[in-house]
Amino acid sequence: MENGAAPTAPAVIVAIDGPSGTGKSSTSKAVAAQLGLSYLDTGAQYRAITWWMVSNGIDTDDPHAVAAAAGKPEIVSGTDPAGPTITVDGVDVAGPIRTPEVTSKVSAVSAVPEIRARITELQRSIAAAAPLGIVVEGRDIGTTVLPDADLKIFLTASAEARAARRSGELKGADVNATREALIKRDAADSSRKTSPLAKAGDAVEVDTTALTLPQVIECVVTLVEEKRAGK
Ligand SMILES: Nc1ncnc2c1ncn2[C@@H]1O[C@H](COP(=O)(O)OP(=O)(O)OP(=O)(O)O)[C@@H](O)[C@H]1O
Ligand SMILES: Nc1ccn([C@H]2C[C@H](O)[C@@H](COP(=O)(O)O)O2)c(=O)n1
Repeated sequence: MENGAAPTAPAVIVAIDGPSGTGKSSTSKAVAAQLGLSYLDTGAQYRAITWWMVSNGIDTDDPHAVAAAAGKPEIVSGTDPAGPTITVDGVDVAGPIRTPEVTSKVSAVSAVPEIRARITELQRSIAAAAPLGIVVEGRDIGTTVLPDADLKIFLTASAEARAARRSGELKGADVNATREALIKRDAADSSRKTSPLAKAGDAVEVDTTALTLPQVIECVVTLVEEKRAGK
């Protein structure tokens, strides 16, 4: 470099998709923190808009009512992987969006095309504004939101492993009931008409069933570094 400054790597866009409980959030946050990138949890955005619908008495089983209200709430995502945030109309909803009620309704709300159009636009603008690049995790990032991402990862794991992980999180939860709920949500997310949960043709699939979280993080960091090195 003429001015003696260290060369800076170009911004890198990483898309991480996969079914529930495969480790997308944990992996994406850690990879982003390790590589100095921003981080976006797109599931939190769909949960936030679902929370707003429920809080405002909108029937989440009525796609017309959901579509009519799609433009009303203002959703803001903070993208620091060390402390991601999510607000709706200025209210911190990080806790309320994880309730069983929101979890049971988010697939129906996120299947409404007007909701997807609004949230997809928001996600693209956040990714474009990330100075050093971003890790974006969700269900349709590699296929629809950021089809030109530099690296696409599709995480998988057996339903048994995912249920065991989730039951460990929700202390005392019944593993079989957790497994059935995960399978039901994945089926709804995979079968909707507009940008369903799917692996992009050019995504690298990583089966995390038998891997520890640190092993998955190391695998993805290596893939990003190889991409940056042009391998
Ligand atoms: N490879 C792994 N081995 C063991 N536990 C893991 C692994 N990856 C993630 N976990 C744990 O599994 C749980 C679910 O992980 P995480 O929330 O990252 O999944 P997710 O794919 O983002 O789920 P969702 O789509 O439902 O938000 C967390 O408690 C996390 O610590
Ligand atoms: N890109 C995305 C991200 C999430 N969703 C929907 C479908 C999920 O069931 C729900 C919650 O996501 P989670 O917090 O479990 O990651 O949000 C989607 O449709 N597209």
